[in-house]
Amino acid sequence: MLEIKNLSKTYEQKKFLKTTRLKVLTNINLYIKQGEIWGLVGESGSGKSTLARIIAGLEAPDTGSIVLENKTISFPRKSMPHIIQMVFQDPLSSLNPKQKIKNILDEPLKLNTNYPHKKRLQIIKSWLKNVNLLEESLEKYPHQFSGGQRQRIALARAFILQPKLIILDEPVSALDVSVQAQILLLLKQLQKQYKTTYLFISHDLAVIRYLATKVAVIYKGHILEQGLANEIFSSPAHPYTKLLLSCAPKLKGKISRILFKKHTKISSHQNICPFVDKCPVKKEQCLQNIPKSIQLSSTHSYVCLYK
Ligand SMILES: Nc1ncnc2c1ncn2[C@@H]1O[C@H](COP(=O)(O)OP(=O)(O)OP(=O)(O)O)[C@@H](O)[C@H]1O
Repeated sequence: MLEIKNLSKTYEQKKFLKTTRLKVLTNINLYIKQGEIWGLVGESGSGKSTLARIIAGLEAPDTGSIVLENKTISFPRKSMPHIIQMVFQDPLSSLNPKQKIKNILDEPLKLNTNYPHKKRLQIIKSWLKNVNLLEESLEKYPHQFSGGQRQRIALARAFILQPKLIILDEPVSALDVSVQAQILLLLKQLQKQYKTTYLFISHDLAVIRYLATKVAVIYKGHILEQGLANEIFSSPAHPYTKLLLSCAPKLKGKISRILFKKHTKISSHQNICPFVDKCPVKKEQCLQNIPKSIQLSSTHSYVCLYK
């Protein structure tokens, strides 16, 4: 669905009276198929966000081409909201603080569909539900939510037109570990349901490892290595990837998901932790972290605190 060929980008940087040129991306080649989850990993300043902005059409490359849905993109280009959406690290700055959530979510529908108000409201309500927010959120403003809830709103807005590709630029970096886990789970569930292609950008290998099926490692604007996530994580070929992996902290928590029926006691739960085969912690031990009695009406996510 997306092919990036020999893409390069240079910025001019002014320091005092001197202008220098900084090559941020060099000969980037990537081929992303529909439904894949790509993780783009690299340290700060390696060019990840620049690449994301170019793919999203917010900036033009110097050279190279992008083929999207079999069409070569020319720059500057109009936004393609039905095809590409982007989610940023800080939802507070990407959500209009003066608009209620109902207007924030209505905007893409109003601008890009001919749906009448009633149908748009129906879609908005269903997306609030999909991201596990209450209907009363409609009348609230972004500042009335927590960071995690705001990122859920940003996700609902990104998904509302059901785009083919969502670029997620460090979407969980600003969140607490437990909230990170909930958002990652949600991303996984939504991807499974809607078969959306993800380009997930992060400097955090643990996060990439959890979500991505394919990985590209970027360093100083060069893609050093790319391929299946499992293969890259188990036998990295490039010395830089080896170094990244050896320096990476182990998963801070194992991301797990427990399903509870309303008012059930812990003993009657059904554990579907995605790490159940790999987790070094025995199931019984792992469950010690969960409150003895939970009264929930729906799915509850938690992070196992064992390291
Ligand atoms: N508009 C710009 N003008 C000049 N230089 C820029 C501009 N945008 C980014 N840069 C520089 O390009 C380099 C790559 O930046 P970029 O934001 O793409 O990296 P990144 O890997 O996303 O980093 P981070 O993880 O810290 O966000 C950095 O040295 C940055 O200072």
